[in-house]
Amino acid sequence: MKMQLAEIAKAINSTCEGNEQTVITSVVFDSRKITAGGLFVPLKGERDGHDFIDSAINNGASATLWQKGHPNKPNNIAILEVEDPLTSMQQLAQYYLNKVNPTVVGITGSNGKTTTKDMTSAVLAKRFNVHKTDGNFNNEIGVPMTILEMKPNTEILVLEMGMDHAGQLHLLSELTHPDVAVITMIGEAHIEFFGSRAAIADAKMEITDFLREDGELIYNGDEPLLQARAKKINQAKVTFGLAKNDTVYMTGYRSYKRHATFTVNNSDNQFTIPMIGKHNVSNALSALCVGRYFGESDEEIAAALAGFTPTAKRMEWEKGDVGEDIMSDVYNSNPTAVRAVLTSFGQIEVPKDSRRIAVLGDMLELGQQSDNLHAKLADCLDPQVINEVYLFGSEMKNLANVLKGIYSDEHLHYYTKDQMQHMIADLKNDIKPHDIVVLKGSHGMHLEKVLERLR
Ligand SMILES: CC(=O)N[C@H]1[C@@H](OP(=O)(O)OP(=O)(O)OC[C@H]2O[C@@H](n3ccc(=O)[nH]c3=O)[C@H](O)[C@@H]2O)O[C@H](CO)[C@@H](O)[C@@H]1O[C@H](C)C(=O)N[C@@H](C)C(=O)N[C@H](CCC(=O)N[C@@H](CCCCN)C(=O)O)C(=O)O
Ligand SMILES: Nc1ncnc2c1ncn2[C@@H]1O[C@H](COP(=O)(O)OP(=O)(O)OP(=O)(O)O)[C@@H](O)[C@H]1O
Ligand SMILES: C[C@@H](N)C(=O)N[C@H](C)C(=O)O
Repeated sequence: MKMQLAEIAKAINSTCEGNEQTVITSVVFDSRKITAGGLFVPLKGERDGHDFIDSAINNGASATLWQKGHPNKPNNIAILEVEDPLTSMQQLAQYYLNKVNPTVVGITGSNGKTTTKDMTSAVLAKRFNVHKTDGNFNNEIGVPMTILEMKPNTEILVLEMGMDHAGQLHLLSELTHPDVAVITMIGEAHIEFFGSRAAIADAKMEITDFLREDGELIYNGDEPLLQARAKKINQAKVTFGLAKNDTVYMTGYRSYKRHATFTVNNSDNQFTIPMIGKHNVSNALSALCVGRYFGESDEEIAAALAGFTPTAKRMEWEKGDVGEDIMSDVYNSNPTAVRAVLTSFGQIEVPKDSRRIAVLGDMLELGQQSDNLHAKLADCLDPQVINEVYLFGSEMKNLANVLKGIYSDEHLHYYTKDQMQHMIADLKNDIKPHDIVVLKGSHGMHLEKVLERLR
């Protein structure tokens, strides 16, 4: 972005105290990352961003937003006073979005948002100037930041949109007015704050609240909760999935260790993705639908999917220190995602006498259903397929109790959250060079620390 402070002040209904011809080239909420040309946005987290204004100035910030009435207002930097810096950053993002005016693709869903966003932008980049969400900066801070980082020549903006409470996607939809909205699937992520999958589906549909009249909703047609709700909107609809009544459905699938191939109805192409699992094929199908919406050929889409780069920590292969292969899936966890990962992990061929080892950390934010949802994971753990199970965290005790009837003591290992070091030591003793290991747990369980020690 490149805007004078005068233009920014007008966009957010503020006045500029300082040189309004100052040119702003970036908007930054972390004083440690700001450079010359940066507009500092003081946000409230654990601490208050206003307290870091001196650091922002020292690092070269050219101007700052400032909450009206907040004490210690600096006098050595241009200031735009506002009621709430976060709301003003969102307003500025909306203004800049209207100015650049790209076509907007919004992607949500309980799982698969980041992967679908990466696949979709790779597909669209075949023909267009695309700007996409970095990592999973998908919330009320991340979405406006993404918009403000877009280049002026952006033709298509691919935005990941996340939520953990009702109303959040309504805000993001209003902010961005998507031309295309994608819902990857409905699972149980963050169900603690919704109560039911139906309530999650209602909240995911908020992405269509400001979907343009001539826009399109692309959604997982295998999910009855979405089918029922999609009927209520007037915009064009396309479904993807595994069932024959979907607009685009998978007709063939083969899984290898590091990639999978698939075919779809009404296409002669064979598609390849550098990831495994039918859930990732489902993500690829939604990217295919978006590519076709923009007029891309299946050949172009196939070439893009084969070469796309997934974001780190999503079924990412790492090498362990005795030579074992480790699938790192440590960014988040919830029941549908664990099932998807264990199913595809269980299909990977291992040499004779080698084992598949699963290390599972607690799935967080499942609320009252947590005990039951952890216990029910037993139905996707078969000792003939997943040979060793390491469970980590208080919630996983529920699964350990059920697995006692299925796994013998020597193959079932349980650790409380304060026993991570103990678990790492046991894993290091146990793992052999040709074993394969999967690590999956919620972000808050920090299984990345286990990965660091095994690597
Ligand atoms: C309010 C805020 O500024 N918090 C950011 C802040 O944390 P803290 O609360 O610890 O901040 P802290 O208390 O230390 O400081 C307060 C403020 O002072 C700033 N500060 C601090 C120290 C300093 O020297 N200088 C300075 O300027 C700091 O940047 C912050 O703005 O500093 C971290 C490191 O810089 C960022 O990681 C946080 O970013 C949050 C997570 C975010 O929401 N970030 C956006 C960009 C985002 O999209 N993040 C995604 C996660 C999105 C997510 O959780 N999505 C959910 C769904 C959506 C949930 C909606 N609530 C999902 O996918 O499931 C990500 O990090 O990967
Ligand atoms: N379509 C899907 N169905 C079920 N599980 C999935 C699907 N896609 C991805 N997953 C699982 O979710 C994990 C995270 O994938 P991804 O980052 O794409 O999801 P996300 O919704 O963006 O989550 P986050 O916003 O927390 O990054 C994957 O590693 C995999 O375990
Ligand atoms: C980290 C956040 N994006 C998230 O996905 N949280 C859930 C609870 C998880 O880590 O599993």
